[in-house]
Amino acid sequence: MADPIIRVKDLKKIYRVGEIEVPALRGVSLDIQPGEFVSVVGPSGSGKSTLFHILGGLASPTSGLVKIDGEDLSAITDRERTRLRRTKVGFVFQRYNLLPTLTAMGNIEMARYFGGNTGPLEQSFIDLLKTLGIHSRLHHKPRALSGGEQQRVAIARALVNHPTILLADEPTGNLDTENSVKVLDVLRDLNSRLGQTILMITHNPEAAAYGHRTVLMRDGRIVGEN
Ligand SMILES: Nc1ncnc2c1ncn2[C@@H]1O[C@H](COP(=O)(O)OP(=O)(O)OP(=O)(O)O)[C@@H](O)[C@H]1O
Repeated sequence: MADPIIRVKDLKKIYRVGEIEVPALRGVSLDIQPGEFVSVVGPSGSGKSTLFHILGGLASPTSGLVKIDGEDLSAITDRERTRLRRTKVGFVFQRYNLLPTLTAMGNIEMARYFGGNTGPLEQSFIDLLKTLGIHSRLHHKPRALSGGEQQRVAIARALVNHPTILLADEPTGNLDTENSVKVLDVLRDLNSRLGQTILMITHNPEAAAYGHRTVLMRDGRIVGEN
C-alpha cells in the first residue's frame, strides 16, 4: 500500500475557556491514502470540525501527530502552517464563505494569488470550471448566484492551487436535494476522474455513501468505520 497522504496519530485537542477545559479530541488516529474519498460522520460536538480545522492548519493540536504529504504539522512554524494551508489543503465550508464584494472569479483569483500562483489560468483548471458548470457565472458576485452555484465556486476556489487534500465540512448542509446531488456528483467526479483525495463531514447518510468508507466519531474519538 502507498504511504498515507494524511497520517493522524493519537491526536488530542483541549479548548480552554477561562478555567474550563473542553476536550474536543481525545486521541484520534486515522490514515488516508492518496485518492481516497472518506466521509466523516458523528453527532454534534463529536469533534469532526475540530479534526478538520487541525488538518487544514486553522487550529493547532494540544498533542499528537498530524502529517500531510509527509509534512509534520505539529513541528512547523505559524508561517509554514499558513503556506501549507494555502497550497496543500483546499477547504469547503457549509456556508461557502465567498467574499461578497468580489465576483466568483475574483474569489478564485484571490485564493490563487495567495497560493503563490500567477499568470494565466491553466487549461486544466478552465476545463474544471466547465465541469463544475460555473464557467458562464464567473463574473457575477456571490449574491447573484444560487446556493449550489456558490458552493461549486467555493469548490473551484478550494482546488485552484492543486491541493493535496480537499476538506469539505458539510458541503451540502445548506443546499436543497437537487443542488446537494449536483455538488456530491462533482466531488465524486473529482475523486474518480482526477484522483482528488477528499475528506468530507456530513450529517446525511446518503451523502456519506458517496465516500469509499465512512469514519464514525463520538465524544472526540473514532468509534467505528464502514
Ligand atoms: N473554539 C472553541 N472553544 C471552546 N470549545 C470548542 C471550540 N470549538 C469547539 N468546541 C467544543 O469542542 C467540542 C467538539 O466540537 P466540534 O465543533 O469539533 O464538533 P462537531 O462534531 O464538528 O459538531 P457539529 O456537527 O455540531 O459541527 C464541542 O464540545 C464544542 O463545544
